[in-house]
Amino acid sequence: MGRKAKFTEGVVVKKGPGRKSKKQKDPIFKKELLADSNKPAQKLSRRQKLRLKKRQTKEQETQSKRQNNNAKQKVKNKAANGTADSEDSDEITTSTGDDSVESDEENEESEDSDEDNDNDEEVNVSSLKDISSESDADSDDDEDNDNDEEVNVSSLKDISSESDADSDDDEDDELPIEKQTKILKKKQAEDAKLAEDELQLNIANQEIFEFPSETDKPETTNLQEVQARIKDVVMVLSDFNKLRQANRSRSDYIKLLESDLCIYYSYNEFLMEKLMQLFPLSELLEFLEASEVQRPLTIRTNSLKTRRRDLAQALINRGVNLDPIGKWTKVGLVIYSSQVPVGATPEYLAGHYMIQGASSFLPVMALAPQENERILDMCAAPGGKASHIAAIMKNTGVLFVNDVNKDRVKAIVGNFHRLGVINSVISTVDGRKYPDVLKGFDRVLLDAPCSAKDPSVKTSKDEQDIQRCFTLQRQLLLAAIDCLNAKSTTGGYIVYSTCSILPEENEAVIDYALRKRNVKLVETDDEVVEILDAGEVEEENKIEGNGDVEDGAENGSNAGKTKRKRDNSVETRKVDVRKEKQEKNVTFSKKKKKNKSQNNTQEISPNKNNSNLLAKGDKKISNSNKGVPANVKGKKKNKTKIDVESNIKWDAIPEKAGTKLKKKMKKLQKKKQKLGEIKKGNLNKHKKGNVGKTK
Ligand SMILES: C[S@@+](CC[C@H](N)C(=O)[O-])C[C@H]1O[C@@H](n2cnc3c(N)ncnc32)[C@H](O)[C@@H]1O
Repeated sequence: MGRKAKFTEGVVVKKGPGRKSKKQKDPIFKKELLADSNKPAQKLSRRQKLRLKKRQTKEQETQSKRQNNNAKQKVKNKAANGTADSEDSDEITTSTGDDSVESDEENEESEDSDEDNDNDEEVNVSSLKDISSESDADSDDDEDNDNDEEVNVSSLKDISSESDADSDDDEDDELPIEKQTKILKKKQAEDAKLAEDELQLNIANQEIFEFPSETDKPETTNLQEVQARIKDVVMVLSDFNKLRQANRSRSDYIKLLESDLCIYYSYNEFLMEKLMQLFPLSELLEFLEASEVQRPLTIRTNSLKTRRRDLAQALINRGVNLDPIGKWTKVGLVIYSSQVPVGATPEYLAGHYMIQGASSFLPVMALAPQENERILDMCAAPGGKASHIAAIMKNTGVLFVNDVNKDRVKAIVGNFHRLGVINSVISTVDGRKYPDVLKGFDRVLLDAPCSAKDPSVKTSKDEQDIQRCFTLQRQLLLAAIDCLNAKSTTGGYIVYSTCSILPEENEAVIDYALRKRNVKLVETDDEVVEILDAGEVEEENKIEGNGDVEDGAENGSNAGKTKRKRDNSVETRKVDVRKEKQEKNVTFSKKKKKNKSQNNTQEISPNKNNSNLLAKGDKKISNSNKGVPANVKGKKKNKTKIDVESNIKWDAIPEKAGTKLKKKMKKLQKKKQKLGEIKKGNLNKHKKGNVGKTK
C-alpha cells in the first residue's frame, strides 16, 4: 500500500486511487537519494550487501553477454541490410538497468505495492518489491494484512523456486528454517501418498467379505460388529455373483442376515422372517430403522369444545412447543416439547383435546361420518376414534360404542365425559355377537384387535398368535358387515383398520369377507389416498370415505397439499410412514360409486335381506350429495357459517343498517337461536343419562 513516486519530477507524485494518495500530501524525496540510485543504501546489513554484490556481478555478466549479442546482431544486420537498428536491444538494456535500480531501493519500494500497475515494467517492479519486502523488517504499511503479506511472500517463493533460472543462487540464500520447511513439505507429500495407497488397499480388501464360520457366529455380541456384518451381507446380496464366496449359497447369506437383524433390532426369528418375505431388502432396512424411531406426540383438537387455533394459543402460553400436523387435517397438532405434562393441562382436563396418533385420524376420515347417522364403533376402547366420530357428527345422531373389555370401556366413559360426547350408547359386548343385539347401522368402524398392539410383539409372537388374531378379525368383520344397514339413505359403509402390517391380518381378512358376504371394495377418496401415498402405504389398502366433513367444515380442508407439507419435516414424515404402514385400512361397502350403472349394481346379488343394496346405495349417495363430494359440500356450508359468526354481532343490529341487511341479520339470528336450541336439547339428553349407558 502507498503512493507511487514520480522520480523524474522529484517532488510530484502521481495521484492514484489509493486512499493514502487522497489523504496525504505528495512525498518529498531527498535529492541525493534520487541522484545516485545505484549506490547501496547506507545502512545495509551484511546479508543484503552480499546479495547486492551478487546481483551486481550477475548484471555485469548479463550486460556483457547482451553487448556481445548486440555486436553480433549488428554485424548480422549490416551484413543483411546494411542498416543498423538497435532500438530493441537498447530498450532491454535500459529496462534491466531500471530493474536493478528499483530492486536496490527496498525500503521505498515496499510502500508502492498498492498502486495499480499500468505496464509490464511496473509488474516486474512490484514483484521484486514483494520479494525484497520479505527481508524488510521496517515495512511501514499499516493497512496491509500481515497474513496476506506472508501468503504473497511464500507463494512468490514457491514460484521463484520453480521457475527461476537462478534457483541455485536462491537456495544458497535460503535460511536454514526455509530449507527445513522444504524438506518437511516433501516428506508430508510422500506420507500422504503412502496413506492414500494404504487406504486403497484396505478398501480393496474390505470388499471381500468373509463368511463367518459356525464357531464365530454365536460369540458375536458386539452390536457394532453385527451392524457392520449386516452392511457387508446386504452388499454381497446386492451383487451376489460378483461378491459371493464360492462355497456359499444365497440362502446362507440370507440366514446370516436374518439372525443378525434379529440380534440388532431385537426381533424373534418368526417375525423377522415374515418381514423379510414382505419387504425387499432396502425397504426392510428402512422399515426396521423407522420402527426404532420414537413417534412424535400428537393431539387432536376436540372440535366439540374448541378450535385448533385457540387450543394452540392456550398451550403455547403454557410453554408447549407445537405445530399443526399438516394440511391434511385441521384438528391435529404435533408437540415437539412441553414444559407441562400434556396429559394434565387444564385444557386436557377440560376436554379440549385428545392425545392421539396422527395415523389414527385416517380410519375416521375414511369413514366420513355424517350428522344424524346411526354409527357403530365395534372395538372402541379407549375411545380415541369414537370421540373423533362424535365430533364430526357434532354430537348428533347416535353413536354406538362397543368393546369387549370392561376395564377398557371405563376409559371410554371417562374420555367421553371429559370431551363432552353426548350422543353415545356404550356397550361391552363381544363384537362377534353384536348383530344379535343390534344392527341397521349407517356406518361401522372396525378398528380390530391385532398382533401389533402388544408392545412385546417383536419378540413374543409366533405363528399361532397370528393365526388366532386373524381368525378373530375375520369373525369380527363378518359380524360388522351384518350390523350394517344395506338400505341406509346416507351410508352403508364399513371401514376396517388394524395397526399390523402383516397381510394375514389385512388383505387376507378382506379377501375372506369378500368371499363370505355380498360386499365389495370401494374407491378411497382422493384426499385420503394422497395422505396414504405420502406415507407410502400400499395401494391395495385404501381407505374409503366421502371426505372429512369435520376438517373441511372447520377450516376448509385442503388435503391436496399434504405431500408438500410433509416434506417440510423429515423426522415427522419418517415416523408417520412407519405408523401409516402399520395402520392398513380397507373399506367395505354394500353399495358403490356415484357413476355406477344400474346394470352393474343389479349384477350383484342381494344380501341376506334380499335387497338390491348397490342400486339403492347409489341413488342415496347422489341424492344426499347432489354430485358434490361431501368434503367440498361441507366446506361450502361451513364457510357461510364462519362468515356469519365472525362478521356479525348477533345481539346488536345497527340501526343504520338497510332493510335488506336487517332482514338478513334477523334471519341469521333466528338460525342461531335454533342452533342453540338443538344444543340445549342434546344437553338435556345427556342429563337424562344417555352417556355411559351400557347394554
Ligand atoms: C385396536 S383396539 C381399538 C382402539 C380404538 N378403536 C381407539 O381408537 O381407541 C382394539 C380393541 O378391540 C377390543 N376387542 C378385542 N376383542 C374384541 C371382541 N371380540 N369384541 C369387541 N372388542 C374386542 C380390545 O379390547 C381393544 O380395546
